[in-house]
Amino acid sequence: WTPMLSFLGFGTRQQQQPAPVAETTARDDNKKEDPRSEDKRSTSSEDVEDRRSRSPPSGDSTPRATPADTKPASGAAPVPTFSLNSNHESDSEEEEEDLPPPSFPAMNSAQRASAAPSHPRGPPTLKPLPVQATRPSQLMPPPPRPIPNRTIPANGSLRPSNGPLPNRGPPGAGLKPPTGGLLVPQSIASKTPNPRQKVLLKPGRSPLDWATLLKSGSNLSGVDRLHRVTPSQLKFANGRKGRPCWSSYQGKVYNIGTYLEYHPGGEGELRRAAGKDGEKLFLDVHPWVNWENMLGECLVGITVGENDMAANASSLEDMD
Ligand code: HEM
Repeated sequence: WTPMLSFLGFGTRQQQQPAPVAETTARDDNKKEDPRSEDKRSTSSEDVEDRRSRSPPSGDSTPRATPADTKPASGAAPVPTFSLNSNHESDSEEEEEDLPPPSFPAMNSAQRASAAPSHPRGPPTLKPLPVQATRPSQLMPPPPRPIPNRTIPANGSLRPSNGPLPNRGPPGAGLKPPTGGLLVPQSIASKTPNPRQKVLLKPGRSPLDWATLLKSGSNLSGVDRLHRVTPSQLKFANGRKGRPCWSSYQGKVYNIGTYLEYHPGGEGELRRAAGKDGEKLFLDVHPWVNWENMLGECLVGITVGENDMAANASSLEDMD
């Protein structure tokens, strides 16, 4: 017993006396006296400290061992005995009955010890989670989209106001809003006041329609064979009074009468070249246009001098 009592801290007379705090537990004594077991008791010591901090100062639920002063008959060293305080035990049982059911984490767990243990033992109060807005109605509305610093012109058009529209003239040109609110062209084939002077062609007279007509195999020249055309003959075929409408370009004569309604620049513009050489007029307006491809099927013949009819006859036969 002596080594064991010495191990427990009761080896000296001073230690046999009641400690300044009468209810010092044997476990506390071990903590003070035996540093060898410090590592083993690291967790349990924390539990004791935690329990102390959570226990009310007046009552201690831990069963206490108090030494009983019993002397052996042989005069040997007194051997103290220990007995558990029954009051504490009963108090502990009553306290246990009053306690709420065990909660998670356990009361003596490391998780609870690491948490804030300031409140006494009792049901842990669960803090309500912050309410997160999950429904669209609870979400913060998105920031408003920046409004570009643009002003809409009075005519309501979003196109650039400076300069003409490509191939269409100024906004609203040639269009008159009727009482019904719809915009209709004033005149289908009338000119629009734009620098390019394109006109609105009649339905079925678009460039695509002309291309289709070129491939149709129809006789677009108006003649059954190629002719030598003198200047007088060309001048005569000016398209007026039911006459043919011819024009020459680089020595070749073309029947432009079939192309009049298809000309994007308007019938009137094309007629300016009727009955004469239209090369200069043509090149002044649209040198990028391929006359040969546009009017290839309208070829009438070649131009010859007034006195060269007989001399150029063979060349016309070569053309055929
Ligand atoms: C006889 C042969 C001619 C053919 C095959 C022809 C063909 C064309 C074509 C394809 C266009 C559209 C050009 C484009 O969209 O870029 C055009 C436009 C035009 N043509 Fe001709 N043309 C001819 C003669 C003439 C003549 C002799 C004049 C005037 C005297 C003329 C005046 C115009 C005008 C003013 C335009 C509108 C230009 C523009 O779009 O800005 N054309 N022509």
